[in-house]
Amino acid sequence: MSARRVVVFPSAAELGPTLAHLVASRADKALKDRGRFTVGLSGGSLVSMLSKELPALPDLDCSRWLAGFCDERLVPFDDGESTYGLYKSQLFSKINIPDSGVLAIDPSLTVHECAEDYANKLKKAFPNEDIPVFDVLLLGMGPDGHTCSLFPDHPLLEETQKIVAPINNSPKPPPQRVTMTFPVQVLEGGEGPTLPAARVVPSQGELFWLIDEPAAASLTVHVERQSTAAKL
Ligand SMILES: O=C(O)[C@H](O)[C@@H](O)[C@H](O)[C@H](O)COP(=O)(O)O
Repeated sequence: MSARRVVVFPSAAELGPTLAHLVASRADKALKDRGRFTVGLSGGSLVSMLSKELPALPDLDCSRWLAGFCDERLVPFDDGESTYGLYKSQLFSKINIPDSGVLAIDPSLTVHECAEDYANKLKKAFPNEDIPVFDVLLLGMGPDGHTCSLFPDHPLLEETQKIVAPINNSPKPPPQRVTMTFPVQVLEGGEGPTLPAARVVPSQGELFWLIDEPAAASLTVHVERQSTAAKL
């Protein structure tokens, strides 16, 4: 099982630069080791955080990056709810990632066809791997403990075969999405089943929880506190 570090920041303002440095340092290593860097992107507030912090890094070369989406809403790319659309306008336009380096869904398909099509795109991008192994997966956690589009008490939590699954009834709008499942990915919960975000346990590599003080307020597990941006 991977090592887990819980790092607490006063606010997102200090968390953002550390996240960007973390991504850039793992990208440097992947480019040296394997000639490409693969990253899974989530939506939500991560879009604005990465769009602010990554372009601010000096000498960031994304020309050999491959970005996939940990989940995506089944809406047209010009819809304000499209995670791809938001990243395209806010981040991809500011870094030198090639169009071929971004694995987007086909929003013209039905949600089931879209999930299957996206899984095939991932399999083609990660040849010889039954399950795509990204260098970095950037996952958010919603207020209900969901991550990707894996929501509490949803049957999708038990999916063990598909690497990408469709969801028609997302409690977080919009309702139709495709999502990476656990085979491709929370700290302390209350009673009852473990929340989806806490069920992300990488089989290899590192697991970082980067959180701000309000989110850490009731934690009793060991945490590291960073008052300013840090290099992890
Ligand atoms: O498409 C999405 O909605 C995201 O991929 C989702 O999984 C997000 O990471 C969480 O909802 C946290 O979102 P916030 O960071 O906005 O709380």
